[in-house]
Amino acid sequence: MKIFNAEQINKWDAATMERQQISQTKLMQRAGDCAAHWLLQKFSKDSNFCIICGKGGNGGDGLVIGRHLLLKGRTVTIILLADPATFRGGALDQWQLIEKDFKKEALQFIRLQETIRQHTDFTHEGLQKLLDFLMKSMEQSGARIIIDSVLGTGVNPGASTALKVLQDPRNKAHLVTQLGIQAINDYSHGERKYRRRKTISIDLPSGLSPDQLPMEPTAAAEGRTDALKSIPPIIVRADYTLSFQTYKRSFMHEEAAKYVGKIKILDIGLCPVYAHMERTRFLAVDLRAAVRRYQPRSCRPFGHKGSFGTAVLVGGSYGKIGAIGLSAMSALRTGVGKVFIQAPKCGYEILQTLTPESMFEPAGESYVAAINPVKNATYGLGPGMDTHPESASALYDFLKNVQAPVLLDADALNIMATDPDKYLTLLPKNSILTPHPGEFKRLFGPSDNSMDQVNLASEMAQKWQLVIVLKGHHTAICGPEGKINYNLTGNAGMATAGSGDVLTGIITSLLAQGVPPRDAAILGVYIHGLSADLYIKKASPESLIAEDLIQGLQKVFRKLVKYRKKLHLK
Ligand SMILES: NC(=O)C1=CN([C@@H]2O[C@H](COP(=O)(O)OP(=O)(O)OC[C@H]3O[C@@H](n4cnc5c(N)ncnc54)[C@H](OP(=O)(O)O)[C@@H]3O)[C@@H](O)[C@H]2O)[C@@H](O)CC1
Ligand SMILES: [K+]
Repeated sequence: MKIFNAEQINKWDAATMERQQISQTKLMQRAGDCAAHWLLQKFSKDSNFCIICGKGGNGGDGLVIGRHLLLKGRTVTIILLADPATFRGGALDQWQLIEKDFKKEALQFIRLQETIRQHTDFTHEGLQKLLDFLMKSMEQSGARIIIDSVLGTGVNPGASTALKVLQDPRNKAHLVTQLGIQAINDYSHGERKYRRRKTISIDLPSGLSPDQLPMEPTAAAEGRTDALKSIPPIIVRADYTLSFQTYKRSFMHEEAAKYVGKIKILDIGLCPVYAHMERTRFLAVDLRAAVRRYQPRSCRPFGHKGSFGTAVLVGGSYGKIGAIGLSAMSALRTGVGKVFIQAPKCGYEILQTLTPESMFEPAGESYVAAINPVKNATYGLGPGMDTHPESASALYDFLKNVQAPVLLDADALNIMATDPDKYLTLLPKNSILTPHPGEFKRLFGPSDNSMDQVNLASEMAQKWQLVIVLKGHHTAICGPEGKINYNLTGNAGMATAGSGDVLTGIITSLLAQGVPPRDAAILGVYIHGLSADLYIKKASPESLIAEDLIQGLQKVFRKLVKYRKKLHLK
């Protein structure tokens, strides 16, 4: 699934209107109706809604939602943060529609205009009164469900810091918008007794940029008045975000994800041709993307074990032998024909017992001291390897002669970090690195935030012509051509010892079976996470251990096969 920036989303909307010959009002109607439909299914009949609307397209969506819910007989209060006279495009049309259909007795409208007019000086006291008024209005609505329709993709994050010049009427309007956001957060999360209240953000949490991470509190606090007391930056903290058509890039990063809550993607029928034609570097790996990269074993019924590749897993050291065993077992469960383990002799009995299907080749006494060539094999190196100088020189000698892409993980990356350029220049094109953020930092240096780190990973992947798998909640797979694929599967249970070793085995196995390197990384990361997701459906994240991820692969492949059939893929 492609991820577009704010400008592209705008163009996508415009392309949809042009191709489908519909007005902005009609498209807004469709978006709002989809959101309302989700709300009606999610929340019980007696739920009481309060919708906070801004003056742009997002506010317009809120008005559509309000009208839809009212037509279904729900209790709705709508708070308008701006004068309807200033509404733009489809929002104005929606306002006129709702005003026509519902008289005062059916609908609670709260216009802030009068209250704002009384506080044109925008002093601290005035703003505080405005905030109190907003809170009181929300309390009076008695709503348990708060719909955040204040700001959408038209947000200009830079504007938040420009609030110093309060004489500018546009800044005053922004300040009111931000009070609205603060009121939503106070109402939903302020006190313990309010915990049952739920905030649903339409398209994205108001105040969050679709493309950038929230500013650091110190920078964002500049120019704020005392009344804006919540910890800057002021962004709605949603329980759910109903994002139209696709994900926003910021959702993939921890610094923004805390505002987003659970994400639901709503298909509002935006033009598929635009999505197909428009180029983007950013993509989300969903089930469809994974399945398209997967060739089931049943497609090659005449294959023998030689047809499905040979994986060589190199690693393990005294006290860390299990790591390479986990990689080997994962490689086998991912379908590779043959597995060799090259590990120190001290692990011989353990590994032969743990995985009798694998072949053992001694690579040293208590740590890896030599890496042997195996014909037509694909190498995955690093789990449990240790960074002993002899292991480092074994790795260096091996890389000097290797021709085909290899996978490097864990201690192989730590060895490389001692002299990155020396090792990076040796790597065959399209080799795969699988660092976690700490390993990445040791190898390529620090970054200010997680988005900058992914950007740096992409830069390095292009520079060195590699696939860099930067592990995280949404692991980013950065390809040599500049694409960044964010993975959507996985959960907190995966933060457990050995989880990375399993990923090494899975990707090496796919690579050995002939899956192209970038695809092997994308598919491997997806199924690794899916295995964890299937596990916690029946158990719990706390109890998940790396072995469960290997066991879970059985069900993972069944799911992929099933979905392939659904897509009619040959
Ligand atoms: N396009 C379509 O056809 C469809 C769009 N759809 C919906 O529209 C949304 C996009 O609509 P949009 O472009 O009107 O932007 P949106 O975020 O609602 O409002 C912008 C307003 O916010 C203000 N403002 C900006 N920055 C600010 C700040 N930092 N702090 C405070 N205020 C700030 C800015 O004020 P200005 O600076 O211009 O005075 C402007 O008035 C999209 O997310 C989706 O929900 C769907 O219905 C599908 C069809
Ligand atoms: K919103």
